[in-house]
Amino acid sequence: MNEVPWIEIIAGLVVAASGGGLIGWLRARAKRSGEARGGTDTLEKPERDVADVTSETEEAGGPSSGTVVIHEPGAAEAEAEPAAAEPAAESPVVEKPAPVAGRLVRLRDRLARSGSPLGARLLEVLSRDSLTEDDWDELEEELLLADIGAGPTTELLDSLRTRVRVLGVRDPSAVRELLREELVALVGADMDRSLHVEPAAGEDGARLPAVVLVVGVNGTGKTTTVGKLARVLVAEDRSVVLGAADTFRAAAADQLTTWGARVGVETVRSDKEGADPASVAFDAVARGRDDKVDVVLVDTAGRLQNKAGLMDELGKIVRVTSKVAAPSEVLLVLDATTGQNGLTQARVFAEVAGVTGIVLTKLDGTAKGGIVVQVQRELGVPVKLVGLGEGPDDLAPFDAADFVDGILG
Ligand SMILES: Nc1nc2c(ncn2[C@@H]2O[C@H](COP(=O)(O)OP(=O)(O)OP(=O)(O)O)[C@@H](O)[C@H]2O)c(=O)[nH]1
Repeated sequence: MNEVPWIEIIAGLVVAASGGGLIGWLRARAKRSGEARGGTDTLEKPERDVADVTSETEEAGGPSSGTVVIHEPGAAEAEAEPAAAEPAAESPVVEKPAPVAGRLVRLRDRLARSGSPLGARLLEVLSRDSLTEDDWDELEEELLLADIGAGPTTELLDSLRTRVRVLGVRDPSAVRELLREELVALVGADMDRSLHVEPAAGEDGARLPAVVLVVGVNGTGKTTTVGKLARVLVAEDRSVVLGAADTFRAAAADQLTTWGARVGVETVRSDKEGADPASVAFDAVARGRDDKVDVVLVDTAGRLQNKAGLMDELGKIVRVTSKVAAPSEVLLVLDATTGQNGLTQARVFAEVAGVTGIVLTKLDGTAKGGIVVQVQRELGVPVKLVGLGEGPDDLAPFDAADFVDGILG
């Protein structure tokens, strides 16, 4: 046991007497001493019933509840890779994420690998000598097969037809340019796709972190996206805390901890499987506030059987975290390879969670880039990020013109 300096005991008693509370002082001291030792910062809270914990958190808006373990990067790495673990004394190697600008350029290569890109097929038809009705039908079919959706397909073809006729364009490069302009307009060149991740000032003037909730059906790539997004933010010199509120799948918290550890980012998680997600989310946001970080990214579970359950869980996460800082972004993760099916599920999430942006994952696994257009139309929110592969830096900010250049090849 450490020796307690007398001066600190006297100071502690003074704090206790002045209303700070002895327990608070002891906790603060224990925390400081843990930090000084450089050990894992584990906040053990008394085990209580999850329902008690949550209602208390909600009512009080005060200190967090449940057993929440904060995994500091070094500890997480040692856990994730026991066989390859370095001697404990060595500090973990923190990776430097790749720069964010220009990542979407990789799309062209990725799409080329997943089949003939939409743009190439369209251009093949458009470069025929004289365009017959059959050719226009073929274009329509290609666009529909690419998941652009019926309405946008008709719009694009009507406009393109008129311009080709009026301008009398036959030169393939001029036709390509017209098609490019039409596609960029359809994808939405002037939508606000910026991520709102600026810290804000609370009512008392205190600095509050931006809170980003990541929601969506399981298996779409939520946890991976949170990990990749943490790297994007770190690459932009922002400080980040992760919240593992997907308490349904135990491995999700481990997965997230490993992602965070690789770039020196802490993960707040529960050591109880099936713990209350709202409680973990609250703790993560409170930790972000206390540590004055810029952004708290919260991973959530998607395995909910019905709309009422989903509404309850996500609604509660939003309510509870808002007691510290309201989410500035709710990102819906969608798997681009699931097409229409994914959209049906996405609509439910969009209805219940107040989605502010879409992350379209696995765009590298489909030649159907048209889903971007349909998703935005159906849900009325912009695609802000796209997943281009399983690599740690395969997440790119979305840009309409770069995207169209990618699919036109
Ligand atoms: N090719 C490709 N694979 C991806 C992309 N994003 C995620 N994945 C893969 O998709 C799989 C599922 O990802 P997770 O992040 O575990 O999905 P989740 O939505 O968190 O799943 P649950 O935790 O079960 O809800 C993993 O194998 C990821 O590597 C992407 O952009 N491209």
